[in-house]
Amino acid sequence: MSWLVPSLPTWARATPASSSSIVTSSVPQISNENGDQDQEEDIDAPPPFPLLESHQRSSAPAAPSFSLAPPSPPKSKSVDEDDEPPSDLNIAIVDAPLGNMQPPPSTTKKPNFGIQKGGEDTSLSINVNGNKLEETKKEPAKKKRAKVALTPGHSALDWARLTSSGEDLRGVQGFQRVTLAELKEHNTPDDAWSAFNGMVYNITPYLPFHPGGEDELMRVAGRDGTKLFMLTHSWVNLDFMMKECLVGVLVRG
Ligand code: HEM
Repeated sequence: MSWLVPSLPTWARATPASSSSIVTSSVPQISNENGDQDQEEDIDAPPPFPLLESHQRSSAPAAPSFSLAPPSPPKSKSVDEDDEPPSDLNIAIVDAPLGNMQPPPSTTKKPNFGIQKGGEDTSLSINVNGNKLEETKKEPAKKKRAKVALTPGHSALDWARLTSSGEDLRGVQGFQRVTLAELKEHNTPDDAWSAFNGMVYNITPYLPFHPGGEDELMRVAGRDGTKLFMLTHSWVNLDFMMKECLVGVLVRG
């Protein structure tokens, strides 16, 4: 069914300007170039995970569409027709509403107007009635995951080995009652504590193992990290992963 797409006259095709306007949707910007500024505004602003610019989030305006009439059935050639210049356009562009127009004659195979086979991010799709051809722009999936490359020997499995090795990962004797003021003092990579769900953990040993990176984890050093943790990955079983790093309980005072 190549008679439909490639032979559209230039005036009937969307111009590059108009097609780009399709995708220039106003996706709300959650973060700006300068991450520090965001941090100042909200220290619990989660990292860009999940994707900010997913296709679902974009609220692109409806793409301009134009209608195509069904191809005219093959006619028996007359002498006059032989003299006509060959038309490379076997379709009729219809301005008027389709109204009661019949659907196109059935084809043995359903036409597939998707001209995208990887690479290109534009595709054509046909609506249910088969009367309207719409150009849609698919935004390429932008992956903005903040997973970092961990140094060798710091995989999840390595962390599991370390926590079951019996090595002291708490750095304190006994179960502590930790005040907010005390928690605040432990805010350096060598001595970092953080509170999650009312429990205080020594996060220093976990820093090089954290899939999100040391910097992200250090954002909650010396303070309550529950909100940021839950916003980022509530599915992570912190209690289990960090049980050997448990320092004590967070208390008021
Ligand atoms: C002790 C507390 C934490 C533990 C045990 C922990 C653990 C983990 C684990 C297991 C993953 C991998 C998750 C997955 O692949 O599905 C992960 C990823 C990540 N974590 Fe944490 N995390 C902690 C705290 C934080 C905090 C406070 C932040 C702050 C922003 C953070 C940011 C991230 C990020 C950005 C990723 C990468 C997500 C991705 O793209 O896959 N984590 N963390």
